[in-house]
Amino acid sequence: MKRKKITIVGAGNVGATCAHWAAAKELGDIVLIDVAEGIPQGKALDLMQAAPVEGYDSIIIGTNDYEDTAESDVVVITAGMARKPGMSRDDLLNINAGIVRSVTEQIVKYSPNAYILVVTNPVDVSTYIAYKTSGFTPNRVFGLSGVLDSARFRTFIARELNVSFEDVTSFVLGGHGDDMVPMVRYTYVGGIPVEKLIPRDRLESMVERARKGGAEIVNYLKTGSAYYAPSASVMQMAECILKDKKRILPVSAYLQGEYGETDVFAGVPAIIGGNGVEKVIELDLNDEEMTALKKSINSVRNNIAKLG
Ligand SMILES: NC(=O)c1ccc[n+]([C@@H]2O[C@H](COP(=O)([O-])OP(=O)(O)OC[C@H]3O[C@@H](n4cnc5c(N)ncnc54)[C@H](O)[C@@H]3O)[C@@H](O)[C@H]2O)c1
Ligand SMILES: O=C(O)C[C@H](O)C(=O)O
Repeated sequence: MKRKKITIVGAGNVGATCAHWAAAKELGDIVLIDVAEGIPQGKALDLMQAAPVEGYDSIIIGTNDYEDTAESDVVVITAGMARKPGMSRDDLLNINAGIVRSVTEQIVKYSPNAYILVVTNPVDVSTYIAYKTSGFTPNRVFGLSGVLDSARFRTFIARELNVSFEDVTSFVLGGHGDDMVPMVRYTYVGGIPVEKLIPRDRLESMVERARKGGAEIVNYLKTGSAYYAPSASVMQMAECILKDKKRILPVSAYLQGEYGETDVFAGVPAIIGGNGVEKVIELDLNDEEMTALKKSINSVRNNIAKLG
C-alpha cells in the first residue's frame, strides 16, 4: 500500500510548521511548495534530516514545481500574506484572493482527486474561491476556522480551572473573524457544562479573548501571525481525512441550506472523515446564537461580494 501524499502550498510560518506536525504524526510523504526559491527546499531537507532522530518515515521534499505535487491526497493552502498589527484579516482579501485562485488551478491540474484544506486569510472567502475555482464537490474543499478558534477558547478555560486541555470541549460557529461565535452553551469540562464552573462574566471575557485571539498574537509578533496552533489545527483536519476518523470538528464548510444559508462558507460542526466534510451538523440555536451566527455569516458574504 502506497503512503499517503500531502502537499503543503506555502513554506512560510504556517506551511513549514504544518509539514513539521505532519511528519511528526507520520501522516504520509510531504511536498512543501512555494514561489520563493530555496525556502521550501531548505526547510524540507532540514525537516527530513530530523527523521533519524525522531523516527518518522516520511519523505519530505521542497520544490517550486507543481509537477512534484502530482497525485496528492490532501493539499493544504497556506500561500499568501499574513497580517501585521492594526490590520484585520479582511484587509488581506485583495492580495490573497488571486494567490488562492492561481494555486487552486495548479492543484486541480496535478491532483484532481485531492481534498483541499484552506488556511489563507480571510479564510472563509479563500475557501469559497478555492471551491469555486476547483469545481470539486463541496465535501472536498473546506477551511481552517473553528478548530483553531475553539482551541484558543478551550485553552483559556483549561487554564482558568487548572484542568487538562483534553477535558475541555467546545466549538466556534460562524466566520473566522472578530464576530465569530464561541458557543458557551455547548462547552463542557469533563462532561460538566462550563457555566456550572465559571461565572458568566469571566466566560464572556474569554469569549472576547478568543474572538481577538489572532490579533493578540499578531500584536506580540509584530511581523506576522500565529502558526503553531493554526498548523496543528489544520493538520488535525487533514489527519481526519487520511485516517477516516469521522471526528466532529468545527470547520469552514460550504452551506447548502443548513442554518438557512446557501452558497457561503462558514464555521459549523461537521463530521470529518475519509470523504472530507461528510455531514454538516445543524444545532438548535437560541435566538441570540442564531442572530450572532447570521451577523458573522453576513460579514463573510460582504467579503464574497467584493470579489466581483
Ligand atoms: N485560517 C486560519 O486560522 C489561519 C491561521 C494562521 C494563518 N492564516 C493565514 O495563512 C496565511 C499564511 O500565513 P503564514 O504565517 O504562513 O505567512 P508567511 O508569510 O510566513 O508564509 C506565506 C508563504 O506563502 C508564500 N507564497 C506567496 N504566494 C505564493 C504562491 N502564489 N504560491 C505558493 N506560495 C506562495 C510566501 O512565499 C510565503 O513563504 C496568511 O494568509 C495568514 O493570514 C490563517
Ligand atoms: O489572526 C491572523 O491573522 C491569523 C489567523 O487567522 C489566526 O486566527 O491566528
